Amino acid sequence: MAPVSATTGAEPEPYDVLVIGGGPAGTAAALRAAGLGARTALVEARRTGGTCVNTGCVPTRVLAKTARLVREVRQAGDYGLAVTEQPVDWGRTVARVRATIERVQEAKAEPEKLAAAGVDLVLEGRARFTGPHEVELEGSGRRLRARSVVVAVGGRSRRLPVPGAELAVLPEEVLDLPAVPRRLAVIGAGNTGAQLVTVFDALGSEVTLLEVAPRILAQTDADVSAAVHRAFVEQGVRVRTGLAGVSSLERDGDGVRLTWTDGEHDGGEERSEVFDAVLMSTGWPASLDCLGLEAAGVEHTGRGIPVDEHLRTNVEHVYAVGDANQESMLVQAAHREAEDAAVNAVLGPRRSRRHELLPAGGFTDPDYADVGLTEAQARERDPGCVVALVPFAQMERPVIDDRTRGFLKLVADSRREQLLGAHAVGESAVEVVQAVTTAMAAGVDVATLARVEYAYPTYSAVIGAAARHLLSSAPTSYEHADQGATG
Ligand SMILES: Cc1cc2nc3c(=O)[nH]c(=O)nc-3n(C[C@H](O)[C@H](O)[C@H](O)COP(=O)(O)OP(=O)(O)OC[C@H]3O[C@@H](n4cnc5c(N)ncnc54)[C@H](O)[C@@H]3O)c2cc1C
Ligand SMILES: NC(=O)c1ccc[n+]([C@@H]2O[C@H](COP(=O)([O-])OP(=O)(O)OC[C@H]3O[C@@H](n4cnc5c(N)ncnc54)[C@H](O)[C@@H]3O)[C@@H](O)[C@H]2O)c1
Repeated sequence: MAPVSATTGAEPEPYDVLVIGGGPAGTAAALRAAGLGARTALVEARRTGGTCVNTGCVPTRVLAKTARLVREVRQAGDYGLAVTEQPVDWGRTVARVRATIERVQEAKAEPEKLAAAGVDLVLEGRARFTGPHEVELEGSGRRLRARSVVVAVGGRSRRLPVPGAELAVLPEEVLDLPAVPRRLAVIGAGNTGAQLVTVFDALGSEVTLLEVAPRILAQTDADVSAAVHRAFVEQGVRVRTGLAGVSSLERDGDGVRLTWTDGEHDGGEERSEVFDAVLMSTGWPASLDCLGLEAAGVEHTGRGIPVDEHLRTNVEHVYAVGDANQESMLVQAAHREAEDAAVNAVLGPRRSRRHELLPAGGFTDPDYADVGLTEAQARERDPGCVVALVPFAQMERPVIDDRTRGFLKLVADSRREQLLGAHAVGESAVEVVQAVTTAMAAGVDVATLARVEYAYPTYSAVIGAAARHLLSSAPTSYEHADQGATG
C-alpha cells in the first residue's frame, strides 16, 4: 500500500520511484530501485511477467518445441524407431503452452521477490498519468505519487490500417485459434512472423508468408536471411517478399479473403486469396493508449517514447525503458535498460545506455542468431574487415545429428584481431552465438578463440573452426558452401 502521511492520514506521501508495467523491464527496475533503498511501487495492469512470459517468448518457445517434436517424429524411422505420426491435438498443444506459462510464473515467483524486496506491487488496473508526478489506477481510481517514474509499459501488436484488419489474428491471440488453420497467411516476416511460420508449417498448415521488405528477417545479416528463406521454401512455405502492400481482408464463407499487391519483381499484380486464418505480425509499437502522457508533459512519437543516453524522456524525472522506448525490444535489453534507469532515478543520472553486445535469436527451423555488426554494417565501418563462414556440413556434430543445414559466420576487423559480429543459422545457433558473445564481452581476440579447446563433438566447435578460418584464409561464400547441406 502507498505510504500514508503521518500528519493528516489522508494525502499519500510520494514514493521515490513508481514503475508502470510489470514485464521484464518493470520488474528489474523496481527490484533495482528498492535494492538501492528507494521506496518503490510497481503498477501492473494484468499480471507480472509481461509480454515475455504471458504472450510472447515463453508461449512461442513452447510452440517452437512442439514444431521440433514433429520434426523428430518424422525422422524417427531413419533411426529404426517405428513412430506413427499422429494428427495434432491443438487443444492439448494449447493446454501444454498455458501450463508451461504457469510453471515459468511459479519458477520466477516475481510477486514474492518484489514483496521480499519491499516493493509495493499494485494490481489495480492500468495506470494513467494525471500529472507529472501522479498516476491514477483504472481499476480502483486510487492515485499514486512519486518523485521519479519509470515507464515500462511494453508494446502491442500493430494492426495494419486496412479495411477488414480486425479479421486478422494477432500473435498474442494465436492460442485462441479454434484449430490449426489449413491455409494460413502470415503478414510480416520479422522475428515474430518467422517463428510462427515454423510452428504452423510443422503443425500442418499450408503457409504463405507476405513481407513488404525485400527480404525476410530484414534486420539480420543477409546470409542469415537468405538461409532461413531457402529453408522455408524447401519446407513448402510460399514466401513473397518486396510486396507493394496489403489492401484488405474480408470475410469469405468460413475463411478470410486477403488482397495484396505483389512487388514489381513479382509482376506488381493485385492478388486475392482465401485463407482459413490471416496472422498479422507487422510490428510492435509501445502501449501508449490511455497512458495520459500529455498530462505529464512526456513527448512521444506515437510509436514509442524517445529517451536520452540516461534513458530519460523529455521530462527529467520520467524514464522509459524496454519496449516502451522502441530501441532494442529484447528481454536482455529490457533488463539492462531498466537497471540503469533505476540507478539514474535513485542516485541521479550516471548510467548511460550501452548495448554494444546484444545477442538475439529466433526459434525457427533452422534457428538463427546474431550479435554485433552484420557483414554489411562492418564493411561500412571497416571496408577491410575479414569474414569467415563455416558451414555446419563441415562439422562432425551436425553431421552426426543429421542437422547439417546452417553455418557460423564471424566478422573481424581488418587486422583479424577483434570480432565485430557473429551470425549463425542451424541447430543450436542461439547457444553458439551466445558463446561467441561471452568471448567478445571478455575481449577475447581471434587468435585466442582459435586456440581454445572445444569439447568433442559439439556445435560450438564451429567457433574454433571459424576463428582459425579468419586467421588463415580468404572468405567463403555461403551460397557456395551450403550446396547439398539439407539436414
Ligand atoms: C511473440 C513474441 C516472441 C518474443 N520472443 C522473444 C525472445 O525469444 N527473446 C527476447 O529477448 N524477446 C522476445 N520478445 C520480445 C520481448 O517479449 C520484449 O522485448 C519484452 O517482453 C519487453 O519487456 P517490457 O517489460 O519492456 O514489456 P512487456 O513485457 O510488454 O511488459 C509490459 C507490461 O506493462 C503492463 N502495462 C502496460 N500498460 C500499462 C499501464 N498503463 N499500467 C500498468 N501496466 C501496464 C503490461 O500489462 C505488461 O505486463 C518476443 C516478443 C513477442 C511478441
Ligand atoms: N526471438 C526473439 O528474440 C524475438 C521474437 C519475436 C519478437 N521479438 C522482438 O519483438 C519486436 C517485434 O517483432 P515483430 O516481428 O513483431 O515486429 P517487427 O517490426 O520486427 O517486424 C514486422 C515485419 O512486418 C513487416 N511489415 C510491416 N508492414 C507490412 C505490410 N503491410 N505487409 C507485409 N509486411 C509488413 C515489416 O517489414 C517487418 O519485417 C522486435 O524488436 C523483435 O526483435 C524478438
